Amino acid sequence: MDAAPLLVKVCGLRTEAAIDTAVAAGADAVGFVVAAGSPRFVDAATARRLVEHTAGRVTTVLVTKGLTPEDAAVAARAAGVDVLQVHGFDRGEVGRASALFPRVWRATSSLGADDLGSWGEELLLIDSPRPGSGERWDLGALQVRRPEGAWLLAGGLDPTNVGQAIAEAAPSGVDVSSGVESAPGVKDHDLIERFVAAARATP
Ligand SMILES: O=C(O)c1ccccc1N[C@@H]1O[C@H](COP(=O)(O)O)[C@@H](O)[C@H]1O
Repeated sequence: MDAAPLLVKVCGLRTEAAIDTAVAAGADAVGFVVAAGSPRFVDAATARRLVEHTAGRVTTVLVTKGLTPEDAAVAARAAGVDVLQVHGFDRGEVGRASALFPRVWRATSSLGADDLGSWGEELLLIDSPRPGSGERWDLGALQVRRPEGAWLLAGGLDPTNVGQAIAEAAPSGVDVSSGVESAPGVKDHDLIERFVAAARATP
């Protein structure tokens, strides 16, 4: 049986043009960050407008941090996204979010056995301890202990290192934000194209 194709997500998009570039390059998912203090922050109206611009061409993800599960679900519904991505939630909070929104992706930087199990989310995102920082981290622990289900790798990926990271960690997909930027919050379209191509080129 063929393995599932690699999922490629480009996160922190703030303009229609960046969405079009990611879609044309072949990204499967795009993310919009509503976490306060992020250089990629978009307000609720902008998130909604950007989701509408995708017009179903790609999976849309609302990236949240510091919200309650209830507020995160409300924000996801208001934006009209397909997926709610949650950072920093404990098991109970993931359960509450999943009861309120049909597709939840849980982000964690902890690689303990419990953290890598399923908490009822659709997909696990393994990220660096400071999401969106571009910080790389030691993937070695993933050689020892693997997530139970489908999972995305994030944290310091860019066009030059994504192939090696996929080869080493064998994730179900990859997620990038700062590695395709010319400055914090400013996407570089050439880097987006190069990132998706490099990820897709990895056997
Ligand atoms: O991008 C942010 O600013 C952000 C803020 C709060 C939570 C998550 C955030 N981004 C996530 O970080 C990774 C990508 O990180 P990197 O910049 O490529 O190292 C991705 O999961 C984003 O959704």
